[in-house]
Amino acid sequence: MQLLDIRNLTVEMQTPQGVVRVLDKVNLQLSEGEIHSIVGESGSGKSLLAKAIVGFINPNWQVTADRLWWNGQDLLAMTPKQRRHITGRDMAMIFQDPNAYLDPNSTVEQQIIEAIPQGDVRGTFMRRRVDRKTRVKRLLHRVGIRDHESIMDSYPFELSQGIAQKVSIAIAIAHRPRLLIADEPTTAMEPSTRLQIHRLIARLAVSQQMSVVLISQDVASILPETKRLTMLYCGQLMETGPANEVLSEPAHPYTDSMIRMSLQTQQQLPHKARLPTLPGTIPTLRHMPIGCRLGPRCPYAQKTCVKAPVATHERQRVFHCHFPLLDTTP
Ligand SMILES: Nc1ncnc2c1ncn2[C@@H]1O[C@H](COP(=O)(O)OP(=O)(O)OP(=O)(O)O)[C@@H](O)[C@H]1O
Repeated sequence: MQLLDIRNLTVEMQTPQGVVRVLDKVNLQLSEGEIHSIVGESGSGKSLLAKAIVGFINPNWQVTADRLWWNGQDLLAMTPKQRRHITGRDMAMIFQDPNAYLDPNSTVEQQIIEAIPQGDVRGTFMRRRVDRKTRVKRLLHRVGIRDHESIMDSYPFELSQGIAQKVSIAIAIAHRPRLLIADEPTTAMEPSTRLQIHRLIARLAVSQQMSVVLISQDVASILPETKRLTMLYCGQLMETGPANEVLSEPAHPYTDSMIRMSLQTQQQLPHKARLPTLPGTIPTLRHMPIGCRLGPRCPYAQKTCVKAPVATHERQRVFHCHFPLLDTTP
């Protein structure tokens, strides 16, 4: 059984210009302990997908799905209270800017203590106090912070970005979640810090037996341990499959262009050279193309692309494209 099983998830919001589908029939399957990366440019719906999983979608928006199951339970059939219970117990999220998430007025120790489930500490008042402190130290060690004494007494503004992200990870794993959603956790970090945070998340996934959904704008910033990769564009799923296959042999022109862009931006580009992006710009919510939303920017698009392509299944891969780059003839 899949830990998370999402089929045809659609999120619609009301705008002055009418209803807009910000997520359009998106699928996602996640097994226990698996690392799944979701990649797409800004506005592709990655954060909305994460919010739909944890149940933090604006109540005025319409969320529908053929299936939104967590560990075999239908999340959409639950009351808000039941949903909050599941999210609070089993899921955790970390974000791009840890300082926006951490409380500026509390020390690291106070914030981690708050995240430790009450039932984990028992005994007399003094016993509980000592036990909590020990658990805070243990959590800090688990996220690779050795200098726990000084960090515990620090306020978020006194921490470097990398340490602050490690603290937010310590808070996230304090209740031993089964799923960690990391929403662009290393954007704007130096390469060495980024590597440390990536290694930490991958290590915790194994040691805590925790599944990870990692969100990134760039295929170069996904974890090397990523098992499955999903490419989103303007709320539509372009392609999903085993990460090594998708990256070595992309089926969708969007994946192909994102890989090329990432490879070229890592190379030294000549002064004033144009970035190798897709032509055109990402459409606004008010002007979503019909059919395949990549159509106006896709070098392979033809008239047929105004109709949404059906899913093509190739072994463990699924892609939505009328003109895939993979040879699908039997
Ligand atoms: N609260 C909101 N009100 C109006 N539109 C929203 C809101 N939240 C998201 N959207 C729109 O929904 C679409 C998807 O947003 P989302 O934040 O999921 O994108 P994203 O892929 O995470 O982008 P980024 O990488 O820039 O964070 C965007 O067009 C965005 O403008």
